[in-house]
Amino acid sequence: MDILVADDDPGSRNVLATLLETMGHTVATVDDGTAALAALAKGRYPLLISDWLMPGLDGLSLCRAVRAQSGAPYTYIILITAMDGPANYLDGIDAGADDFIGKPVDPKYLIARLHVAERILSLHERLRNQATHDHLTGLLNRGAILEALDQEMQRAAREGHHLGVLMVDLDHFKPVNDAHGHPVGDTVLRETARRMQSSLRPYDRIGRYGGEEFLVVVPGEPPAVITEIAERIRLAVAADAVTTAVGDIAVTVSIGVATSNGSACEAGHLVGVADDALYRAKAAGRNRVEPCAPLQPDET
Ligand SMILES: Nc1nc2c(ncn2[C@@H]2O[C@H](COP(=O)(O)OP(=O)(O)OP(=O)(O)O)[C@@H](O)[C@H]2O)c(=O)[nH]1
Repeated sequence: MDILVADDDPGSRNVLATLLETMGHTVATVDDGTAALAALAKGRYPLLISDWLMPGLDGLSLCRAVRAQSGAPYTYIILITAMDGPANYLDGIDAGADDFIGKPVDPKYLIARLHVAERILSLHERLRNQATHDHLTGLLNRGAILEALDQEMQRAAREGHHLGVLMVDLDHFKPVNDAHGHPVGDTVLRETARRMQSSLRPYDRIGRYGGEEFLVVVPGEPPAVITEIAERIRLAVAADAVTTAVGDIAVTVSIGVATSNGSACEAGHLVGVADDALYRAKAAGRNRVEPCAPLQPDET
């Protein structure tokens, strides 16, 4: 596990870091709460072990600051304390700590507390995954892909780069359900989703927007490349028929493309433009990509 240790005392800090490393963990150390917050903002540490008393931002304030950050994956916090008494523990829990270990650290006790941390973190991860992913296709769900789009739009505005949104819809999918039933339709949806995902780059995002409609977010490419990526998705889906329990079923998708060249564009508007382009792709015969003119920065 990647663990961040915050302790102003170099002796205790190094002893704890060495102990954790001998247990097989990867450890980064900082000497106060402010540095801990900066490290958490830069890297991913599922577990923070922090001294309670530190100059500047102490353990309690650090707990509160970490818990005030919404949306981030959960950070499990263990406070190290020489303090005794239920009132102090309650302060720690109220501030957002999950557990405590006493000073000096007893290795056997530490191992036990780390087992608890791993158990809770894996539950958190499972819940987070369920809340953000579509259970049928395994892709991001509607809420999560819209959140990803929002983040990418903010980043595009900050860095002044292009952003593409693709609205992808299966063609004539209702007849598949009507002829073969929903379980076969589900197989087709799952395989289509898999093909689309595997034709994307690691930093593109794809989510299930509605029943047989998917939203793809393509950051950092000019409109011509975004249209090429849409074409790649279309070809990846149509390349081979999908094997199902009732035989092979040919699948195609229509794709509407919207692009923005950076600042001052609103996510809902971009999705609407992609949706309009999708409608044109359907009207023009399906199994095609319909690009659109890039939105200008002041077009919202
Ligand atoms: N099997 C399955 N079908 C779904 C799911 N969600 C939506 N659908 C089906 O998707 C179909 C969408 O049909 P329509 O909106 O009429 O579109 P279409 O037949 O694909 O036609 P065009 O989009 O115009 O090419 C309906 O039959 C829905 O029941 C799902 O989770 N599983």
